[in-house]
Amino acid sequence: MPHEYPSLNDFPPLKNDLLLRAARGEKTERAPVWIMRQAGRYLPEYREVSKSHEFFEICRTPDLATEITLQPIRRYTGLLDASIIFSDILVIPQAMGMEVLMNPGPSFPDPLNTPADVEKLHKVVDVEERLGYVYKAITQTRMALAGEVPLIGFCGAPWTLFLYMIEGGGSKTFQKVKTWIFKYPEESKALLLRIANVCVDFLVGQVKAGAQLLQVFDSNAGELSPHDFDHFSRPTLVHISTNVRKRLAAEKLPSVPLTLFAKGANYALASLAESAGYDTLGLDWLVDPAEARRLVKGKVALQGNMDPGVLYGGRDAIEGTVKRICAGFGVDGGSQGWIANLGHGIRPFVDPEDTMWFLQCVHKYSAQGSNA
Ligand SMILES: Cc1c2[nH]c(c1CCC(=O)O)Cc1[nH]c(c(CCC(=O)O)c1C)Cc1[nH]c(c(CCC(=O)O)c1C)Cc1[nH]c(c(C)c1CCC(=O)O)C2
Repeated sequence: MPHEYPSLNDFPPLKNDLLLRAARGEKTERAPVWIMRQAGRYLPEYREVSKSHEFFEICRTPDLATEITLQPIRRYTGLLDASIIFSDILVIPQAMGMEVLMNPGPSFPDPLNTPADVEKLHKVVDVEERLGYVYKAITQTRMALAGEVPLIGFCGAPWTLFLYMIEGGGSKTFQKVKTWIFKYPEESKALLLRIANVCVDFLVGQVKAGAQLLQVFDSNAGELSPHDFDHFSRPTLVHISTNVRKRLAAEKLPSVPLTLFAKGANYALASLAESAGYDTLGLDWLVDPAEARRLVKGKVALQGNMDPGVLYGGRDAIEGTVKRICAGFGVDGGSQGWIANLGHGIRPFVDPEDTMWFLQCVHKYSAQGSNA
């Protein structure tokens, strides 16, 4: 489904640019805040839509994806500083020719068992043809947002996608993917690069369609040792940032900020800040904010990092944690280069009122300073 791209001037002007300013490391009057998986199962209005539509059907139907992207923006009017397009990282393996089901976690009926199985993937991936529905949802959502907040586009990182394509779903031992990288390192690197090239096309297409910031999710980075991260993930992450920036410049598209969320790879924070080519690094909750700031030396902005589990602890726990995190990120009558978020996606069964309280606490404590 080829997509008709708008002229970027057709979009309504942006009224709230806190996210984009913080992502570039600038001072903001308070920290912008959004929540990974902010449109999801903790929201009754999302569960209502999922009763009559299967997960990937929603992803592939731009009207439904737009509607769900807007649900948290409507519910938390004036409290969220970003929207993120409703989709999934696993649309890339689908575009490469793999079947992916969601029941309720992801499962691949026919995963890549050995390097010979790579033959089953499409030789050439026409991303616009296969994922044009995401572009359409982005363009529509950008219009529907009317400039209230910026729209984030995203993709999965090659390592995390490779892991799913080989394991065929979640895993405890990662036996299959570890067999690949340690028994077939060259074939692994070749496939990782192939995935990275699809990521580049997909991210550039999302900017063309209207995405205003891009986030790469390397949710399984923590399964690799620092050494193996440097061999199997980092080069593909650098490939993506370098080539996306090149293509955006060559195609005269906006030079949107890039965020990398490499969950569990806090061992690599200093070197990622130094030379991975991202404007912002997302943090999980296993690293202390002050320590993260010390490691990145102001070279990148930071995003995160409240333990999503704190949302189960009620209002006092949330308020106390937000105050502490604001102090850790150096808030003092405003903040600099910090985007408040959780350290991973929000979980099911969180009370949406507690989520609202989290957003309100960030507004309050990141504006006035944590000693107030
Ligand atoms: C690893 C990963 C996936 N998908 C994603 C990641 C990276 C981020 C992370 O680490 O959490 C990214 C993702 N998935 C989804 C979004 C939408 C945008 C948002 O609101 O953040 C985003 C950005 C929707 C979704 N993706 C999924 C749901 C739940 C589907 C449902 O039951 O309706 C949603 C709202 C399903 C999904 N999709 C995936 C898993 C493992 C699962 C099942 C487990 C789970 O639900 O957490 C793969």
